[in-house]
Amino acid sequence: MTHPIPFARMNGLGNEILVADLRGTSARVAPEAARALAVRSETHFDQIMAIHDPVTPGTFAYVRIHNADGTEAGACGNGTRCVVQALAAETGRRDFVFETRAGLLEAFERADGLVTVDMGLPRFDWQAIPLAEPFADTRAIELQIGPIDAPVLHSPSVASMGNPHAVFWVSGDVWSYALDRFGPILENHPIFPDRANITLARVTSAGSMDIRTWERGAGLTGACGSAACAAAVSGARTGRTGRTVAVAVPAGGELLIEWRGDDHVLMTGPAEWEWSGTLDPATGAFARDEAPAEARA
Ligand SMILES: N[C@@H](CCC[C@H](N)C(=O)O)C(=O)O
Repeated sequence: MTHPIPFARMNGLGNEILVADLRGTSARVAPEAARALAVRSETHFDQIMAIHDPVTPGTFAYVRIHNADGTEAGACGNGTRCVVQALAAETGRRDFVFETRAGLLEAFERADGLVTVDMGLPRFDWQAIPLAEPFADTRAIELQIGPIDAPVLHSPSVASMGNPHAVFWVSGDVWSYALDRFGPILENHPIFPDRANITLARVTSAGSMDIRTWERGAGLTGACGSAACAAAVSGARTGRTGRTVAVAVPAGGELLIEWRGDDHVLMTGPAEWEWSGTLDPATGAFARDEAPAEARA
């Protein structure tokens, strides 16, 4: 291993996250390193949250978000909670401002250990998502999959949470759809020039919904925080829910999403450390630390 950097394997409600600490170096996680880590069962991940030295004064760190396929994303809600938990344990601080490709993010660890991330403002204009052609109303766009006269999924709400999302409303169980089959087709549909995260959402009350997400660049995941935000704001925008929604995710558990009056979307949920090690950001070669989990308790 040439330039080992510390990392932690964590999860945000089942969203598999590697938090890699590149502060003090000019190195970046190479796409081939990300892909190499993603294919190994021990280090399989949905996103790597790479913590870099801050760029903008007043921010704690610049965070790069790498998908399992080696591409970069502008937002990752579950991963941001993991970063907050790791940095709170290291520094004793509770409040952080991060910079990402999508802008500045504020986040804090609560006294009960849950982490709240201010995911910023949702965008609904077609250019911001982005869509390949104009849609005046993005609460339901013309897009469907399945037979033309009996589509399996149709008319998604679309939104950007710093990354592109399409939310298909379903009345049945979210598990009864072949998202593994439809997900990649919809992710790569020409209407989404930057591809998109694809979510099935079933509203269960004015304040709750179940979701299942096919993540751009990662596939089926146990949870997707930005998708939970996109689904909650789309639920409120289409009159299906109120502005505070408990979103149940596939791995189990819920994210609490609050779309505040000032338009900011707040996401609250847990983060969990699993184990730590070192990795080479150029190749993805890694080694696990010897320390037993109890040593960190
Ligand atoms: N898991 C994330 C979203 C990750 C980014 C996504 N795959 C993309 O490319 O936009 C979350 O918790 O928000």
